Amino acid sequence: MTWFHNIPAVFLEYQKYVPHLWGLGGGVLAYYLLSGLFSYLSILRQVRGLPVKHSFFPSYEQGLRARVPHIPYILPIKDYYSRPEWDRFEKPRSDLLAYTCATQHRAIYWTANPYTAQHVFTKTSTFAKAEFMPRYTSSAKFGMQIISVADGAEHKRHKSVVRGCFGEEIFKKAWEEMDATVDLMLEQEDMVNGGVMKDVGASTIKVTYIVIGKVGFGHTIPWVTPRSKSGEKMSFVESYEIIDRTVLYQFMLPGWLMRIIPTKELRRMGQAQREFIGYCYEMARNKRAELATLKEAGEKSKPPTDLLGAMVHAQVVAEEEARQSPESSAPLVGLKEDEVIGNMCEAGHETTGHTLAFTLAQLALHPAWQDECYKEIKEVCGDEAPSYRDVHKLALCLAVGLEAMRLTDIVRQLFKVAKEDTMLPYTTWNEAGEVINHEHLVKAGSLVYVDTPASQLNPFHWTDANTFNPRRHLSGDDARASLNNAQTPFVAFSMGPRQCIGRRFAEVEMIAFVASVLSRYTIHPVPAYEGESMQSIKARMLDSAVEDLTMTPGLFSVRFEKRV
Ligand code: HEM
Repeated sequence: MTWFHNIPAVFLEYQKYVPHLWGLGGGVLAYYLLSGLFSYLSILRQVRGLPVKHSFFPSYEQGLRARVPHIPYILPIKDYYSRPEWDRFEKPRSDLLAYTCATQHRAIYWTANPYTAQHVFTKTSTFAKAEFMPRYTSSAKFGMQIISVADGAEHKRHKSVVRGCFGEEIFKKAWEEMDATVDLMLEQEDMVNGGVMKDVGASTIKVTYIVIGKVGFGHTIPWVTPRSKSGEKMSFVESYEIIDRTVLYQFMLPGWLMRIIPTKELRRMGQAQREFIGYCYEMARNKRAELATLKEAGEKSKPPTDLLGAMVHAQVVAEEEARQSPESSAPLVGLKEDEVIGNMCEAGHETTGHTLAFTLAQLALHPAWQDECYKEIKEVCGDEAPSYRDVHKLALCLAVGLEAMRLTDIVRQLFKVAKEDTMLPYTTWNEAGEVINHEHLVKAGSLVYVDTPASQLNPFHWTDANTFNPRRHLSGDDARASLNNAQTPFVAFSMGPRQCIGRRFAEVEMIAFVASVLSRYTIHPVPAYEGESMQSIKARMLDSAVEDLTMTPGLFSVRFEKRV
């Protein structure tokens, strides 16, 4: 007699429990539905008084919302996303909107007021990072890293190391690499004596990718990536290039799925992920061994000029300190090996690459600002080529990049969660444009979403908000000081303790790029056909941008003309 001969008897034995199981299941379902209903009714009460949009599923993560269709009330994508971004706030005449979502047990608020944004970013006793959002959980896939950790001790631990990596040596190196990479770009795209940059977005992302390859990992990345054959090991450069190109899939798909789904592209993505992580560990261990050898020989190590080296160095120092005072009860400082790798994978270049593309577009559309920048470059550098020694003086070269970012925001959405009940300031206005200030009670646990592009186009806080005017970012001669005095809180890099830690790095890259290009060339739009209007050219250059993980330029060209 085998076990399955007993099945009918066992089945009959348990059949008497089936009605109880149905009852239990029904009870759990009823409880779930009723608690969901009560929670939803409570959220409806919380958002009373504000313009409200309703949906069934959440779909406000930008990588996702650009890819799914608009289904009213179920997935109302157009309610979450509009271009121009200020439109969604303009129509209901309020810079605070509320969203309810049947599958989220919390109220969701979207602000486009730069001062409210500043309040939310900086009042850390009341608002915390919403680290449970998919963007943060998925980007910790390669190892926990600074952008994904919760506020508090863990963030401080990551920040103490990562911040230490961004020193003068690194900024100088970033400038030099950017300068060299602009030359490489001109050569590879056959533009040394002037010419057309056919796909601006593709070229500028390659530029920042090459710079971070060198400054981040110490690797020289060629303009054209060498390809391995199927079955061969990939080079670091190839694995990094594939990770970079497919980053959204890399974050979203589990590694095992990439291995078992038999499409060539997915398998290559999976292979790239495994080999890239392997290379990172190998490089980190080599750096560590290098430091140990120097220590044994009694030699002092030079300050590292790449981010990976700087992070490993910080890790070794922290371990040394822990060894010297093992009884110390201080929380762990320094980073673990997998965290070093995670943080390296976060080293941003896509954001800066896209910013450079939008900067070139704006410069091509506004030749007068090119002249102003050229004047500044001449005044600061004379007949010498711009170099890192000029970085603090080329304020306008930076301001054109920031203004391009203000008009086409790159990161686009930042979430905070309310830790306690609090009042959120907002404004409404009437048809005549008269503004009324209000406050709305936001309950603990609510999600507050700062709509950075709309905040930067808010016409009540930015004069002539849609006009390209770099000077609004300046109030003195020193670029760094003047930026803190911008007309209105500039939120593109976030603010407060979780603001972009790579901001200065990105700014140095922007200044070096703009100065290197404009000191030698003028930039011009390229019409798609004879007689194309400036309005149509502008739409192709700027309005064709699409939301992906970050705001990504559409296909457009610019012409470089060599200055004589
Ligand atoms: C134009 C270029 C850039 C823009 C617009 C930008 C924007 C931002 C924003 C808005 C945040 C806050 C994210 C959040 O709270 O969810 C952020 C954080 C961060 N950025 Fe950037 N970023 C840029 C370039 C860079 C670069 C070049 C690096 C590194 C090399 C970098 C590294 C980081 C890191 C590590 C954080 C996390 C900081 C923390 O949580 O303490 N960023 N960035």
